[in-house]
Amino acid sequence: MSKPVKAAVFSAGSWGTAFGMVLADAGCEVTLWGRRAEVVDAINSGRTNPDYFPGVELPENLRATTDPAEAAAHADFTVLSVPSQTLRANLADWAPLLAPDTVLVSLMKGVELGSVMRMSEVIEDVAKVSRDRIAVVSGPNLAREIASRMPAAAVVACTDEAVARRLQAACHTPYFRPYTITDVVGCELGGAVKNVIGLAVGIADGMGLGDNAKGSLITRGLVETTRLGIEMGADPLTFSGLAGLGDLVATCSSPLSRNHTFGTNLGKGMTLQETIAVTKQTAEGVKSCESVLDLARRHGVDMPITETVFEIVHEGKSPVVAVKELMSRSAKPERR
Ligand SMILES: NC(=O)c1ccc[n+]([C@@H]2O[C@H](COP(=O)([O-])OP(=O)(O)OC[C@H]3O[C@@H](n4cnc5c(N)ncnc54)[C@H](O)[C@@H]3O)[C@@H](O)[C@H]2O)c1
Ligand SMILES: O=P(O)(O)OC[C@H](O)CO
Repeated sequence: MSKPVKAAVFSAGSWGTAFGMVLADAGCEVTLWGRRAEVVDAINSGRTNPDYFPGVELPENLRATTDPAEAAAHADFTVLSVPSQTLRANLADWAPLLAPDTVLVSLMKGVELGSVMRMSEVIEDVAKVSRDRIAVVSGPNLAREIASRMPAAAVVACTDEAVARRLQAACHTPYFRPYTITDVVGCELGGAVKNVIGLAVGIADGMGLGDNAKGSLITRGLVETTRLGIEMGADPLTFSGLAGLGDLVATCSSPLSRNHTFGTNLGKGMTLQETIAVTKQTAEGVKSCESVLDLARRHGVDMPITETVFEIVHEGKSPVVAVKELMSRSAKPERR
């Protein structure tokens, strides 16, 4: 009999816990690293993560620890699911503990502030592993729905297709259907920019601007994501796939999306501080609107929706003024 695949998941937040369940349901032996002893104890003794999914029973082959060395030991896959802006510091602590041939898997959807690195680039930089040992999982994957074992598809990206196929097999369950892809750049950009567009759609929803505005923002948001992607060497077709359009539609339609909800609160007139105060989990677009805009400027790409979100979130621009400005931009053909 072959040995079960071992996976370490850092950390026991919303997506880390839900993806850990997926791996366990697919037959892996999963160790979840959590920062807080009470969460780890609840997972091990009560088989639930009370902070994120109270009432959801976790599989027996998923256990938790506060010891990163214990989590990392002998892992075939080391899955990283922390806020994008803390990854560098977290991984610097964990890198010496990684199993020698482990594949590092990013679940994160963000771009690092300052360096404008994608998460797989941060992983390569900090853990000093080659690109063919770094994979990305992305797509329309609202953690709460996945934890309820509701059906979803995803993409598993790695420049080495054989590695992507191994990860695909390790996370394929009756409710989670992963496809492989080798366009890591496109997958990561799709995920990071959709959070910014999710904020924009949330703002429009909060203002009561209607479904035509939503459809327009999703479509034009995808256009500007694709424009940046092409400049960065991504395959434009990736953006009409699960990591692009698929994720945008889920995020922009769902009250479960933290980015969408964050934007809705802003659109209803809450201040940034009030909105941050009622947001319990990571809404990546709040910081990534700045790094994505920075990335766009460095590549000479026009991203008017991203720029507008940045101005509303970080410069206090009124959403009403922002909508007027976006609508009065100079007329142009659709495909330019
Ligand atoms: N939640 C989802 O539905 C979902 C789905 C797909 C992708 N993602 C992406 O997954 C990533 C993680 O998001 P999440 O939803 O799990 O967020 P979360 O806020 O639910 O969990 C983040 C986790 O990181 C931990 N954490 C926070 N700051 C830390 C620090 N400084 N050091 C170490 N650990 C720290 C928290 O304790 C928590 O366990 C994000 O990039 C997000 O975009 C989320
Ligand atoms: O809750 P959000 O806005 O971070 O979105 C979660 C996932 O990325 C949806 O695929």
